Amino acid sequence: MNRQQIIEQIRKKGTFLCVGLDTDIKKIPEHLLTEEDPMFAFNKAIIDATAPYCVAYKPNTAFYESRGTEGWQTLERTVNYLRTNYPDHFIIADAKRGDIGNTSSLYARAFFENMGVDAITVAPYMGFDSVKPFMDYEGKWVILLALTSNPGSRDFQFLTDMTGTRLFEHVLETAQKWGTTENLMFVVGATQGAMFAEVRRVAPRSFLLVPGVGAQGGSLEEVAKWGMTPECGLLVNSSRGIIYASSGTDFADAAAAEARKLRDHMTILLSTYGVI
Ligand SMILES: O=C(O)c1cc(=O)[nH]c(=O)n1[C@@H]1O[C@H](COP(=O)(O)O)[C@@H](O)[C@H]1O
Repeated sequence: MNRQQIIEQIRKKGTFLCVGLDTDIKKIPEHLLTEEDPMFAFNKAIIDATAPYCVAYKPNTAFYESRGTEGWQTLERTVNYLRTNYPDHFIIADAKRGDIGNTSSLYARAFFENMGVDAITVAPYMGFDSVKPFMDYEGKWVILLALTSNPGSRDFQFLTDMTGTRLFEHVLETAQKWGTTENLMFVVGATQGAMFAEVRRVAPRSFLLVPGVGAQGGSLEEVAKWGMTPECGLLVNSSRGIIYASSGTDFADAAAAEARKLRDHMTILLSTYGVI
């Protein structure tokens, strides 16, 4: 999916929501445990219920990898289900990869050729040759960690050099020389609030993947105020806040209600800031 297609979907549906498929076997409703693949049954129901309210899905691979072969198959099944039934939704593998060049190129093959996702999250700290192999795939996206949502983001990402430039600003600035706004996005946590203004100073047009609303307490209002561009430029993720809205048999309806609530808020923000 290219940049223009993402923007078109956002405008058409009035939403920039990404639903996080952080599917934890210990948290899914009990009645699904008798299914042949309970995690897939859960994902399928969540996807069918939330698809009208979002433009993207982000399975976090840890939840699947922790289940061994079975989990990896569930992940592949989920991506295939999305590809076949919801071809207009953007699929992000949240895998946070990155290694020396020849290793990164195999990670890229695993996720882009074999699994067929649109994008993968990548850690920037090993530099150009660790990121570049992911950018060699036409039509695919790298989503580079810039300013993360967690408390530990303060440990390194805010360190300054002699000119006062912070590490996350270096990441934003340097990585834009490696890729373009057509194949490179950045992760900026919703919990970073007004820091979005600083991010936009360095990366005015880049799409940002924004996790941290919902369970981590980030404010959608603040993110839009400081981070939204005339083309939106945001994909805001919520995982637990949507998929675990209920642990009963009504889990899919409850997830749909949470996603709809976010969509309604997003439509207002898109209109307030002149995107639609
Ligand atoms: O790359 C990410 O998606 C990510 C980066 C970040 O800074 N913070 C962050 O929470 N995430 C991911 O976004 C999701 C957030 O989930 P919830 O807090 O349940 O909405 C998880 O899959 C995290 O791994």
